[in-house]
Amino acid sequence: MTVRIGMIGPGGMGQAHIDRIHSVIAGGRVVAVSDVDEVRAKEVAGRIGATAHPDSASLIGSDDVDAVMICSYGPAHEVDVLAAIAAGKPVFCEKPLTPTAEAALRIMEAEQAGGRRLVTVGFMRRFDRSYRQMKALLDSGELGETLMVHCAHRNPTVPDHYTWDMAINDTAIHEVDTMRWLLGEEFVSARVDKPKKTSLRFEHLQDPLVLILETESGVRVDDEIFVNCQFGYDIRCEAVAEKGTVSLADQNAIEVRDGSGHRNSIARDHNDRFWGAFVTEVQEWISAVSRGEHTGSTSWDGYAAACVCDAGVKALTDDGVVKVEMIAKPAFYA
Ligand SMILES: NC(=O)c1ccc[n+]([C@@H]2O[C@H](COP(=O)([O-])OP(=O)(O)OC[C@H]3O[C@@H](n4cnc5c(N)ncnc54)[C@H](O)[C@@H]3O)[C@@H](O)[C@H]2O)c1
Ligand SMILES: O[C@H]1[C@H](O)[C@@H](O)[C@H](O)[C@@H](O)[C@H]1O
Repeated sequence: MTVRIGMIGPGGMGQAHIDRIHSVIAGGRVVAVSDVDEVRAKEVAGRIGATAHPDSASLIGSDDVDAVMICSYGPAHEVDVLAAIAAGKPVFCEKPLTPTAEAALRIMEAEQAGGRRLVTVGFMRRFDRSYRQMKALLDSGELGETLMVHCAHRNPTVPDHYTWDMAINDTAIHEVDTMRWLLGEEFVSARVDKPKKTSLRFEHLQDPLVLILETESGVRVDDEIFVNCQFGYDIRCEAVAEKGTVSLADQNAIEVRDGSGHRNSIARDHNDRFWGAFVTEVQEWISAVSRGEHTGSTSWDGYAAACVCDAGVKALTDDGVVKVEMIAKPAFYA
């Protein structure tokens, strides 16, 4: 069976997903697209031989669409995820599920009322080979208990529409989810350190910043967020355990030695750095949909990450340590 996918918001991320679905991923085809930018929807639809819908409601309700992918921007996700749940269709929603926990809670409630897990959140780092190897080693217990994790998330630059809170709920959310998964526990508090700001980008951003999180068992995670670092898409992670440390290695495939020296390349963006993770993530989702199963991060993961980000955003405006507020995990997501 070919899963017929409706794509909402085929911008940068959406078109990258379309390209991999149509080139290297098996079992799926994007047959419908919609976008608030109708010109873009028509252009993408024409290029891939899909139907352009005037709005997301028409796409989600179409009998030609088996499953929905949402790649619009964060604040627009909730309404379309709820519509997909109401239509009983599996939905892959790019991160963040929603920019606030309150909105994610509404999604969880609707999904539970429907009685079936339909929502997968696009937290692709869980599918990255190097993070998976790091998790396998930590889970083996060989290094003892994990005590601290040092992360860095650097982007060359961000667009004009990137708002101050996105440093937490759009960027740091990757580490929030990956660390919940890596450590297998929830965060209980957040704090933000605000170093000297870069002069090379927008005044309204606190850039860089360091988000400091603590888990239930006391593991301390620090996450440097520097979204205008100029030089590349640089993702770092080092876990410090009782008997050793494990870090992500440099991700480049080749090294060059010549008259100018010894060097390797630095990834430019998420597609470059996490290409393999995206392919595995979307392939597993399409395969699961065709079997009538759920895979990947759940609405609970989207909600839990949003709760931590809400605390992080509050810590960015009010100084000090902010408690993470979270409901108990419903049995539906156990
Ligand atoms: N996993 C990752 O590493 C990763 C990387 C980039 C983006 N993302 C996520 O993907 C999503 C899209 O990001 P992007 O970089 O592709 O942005 P983008 O601006 O390139 O594309 C967004 C598209 O959505 C459309 N859109 C906006 N509101 C809409 C609405 N209400 N209904 C339909 N279409 C709408 C826009 O017109 C645009 O075509 C965001 O949620 C972002 O956080 C994830
Ligand atoms: O939406 C993007 C995307 O999630 C990238 O992976 C991240 O590095 C950026 O900071 C964020 O703005």
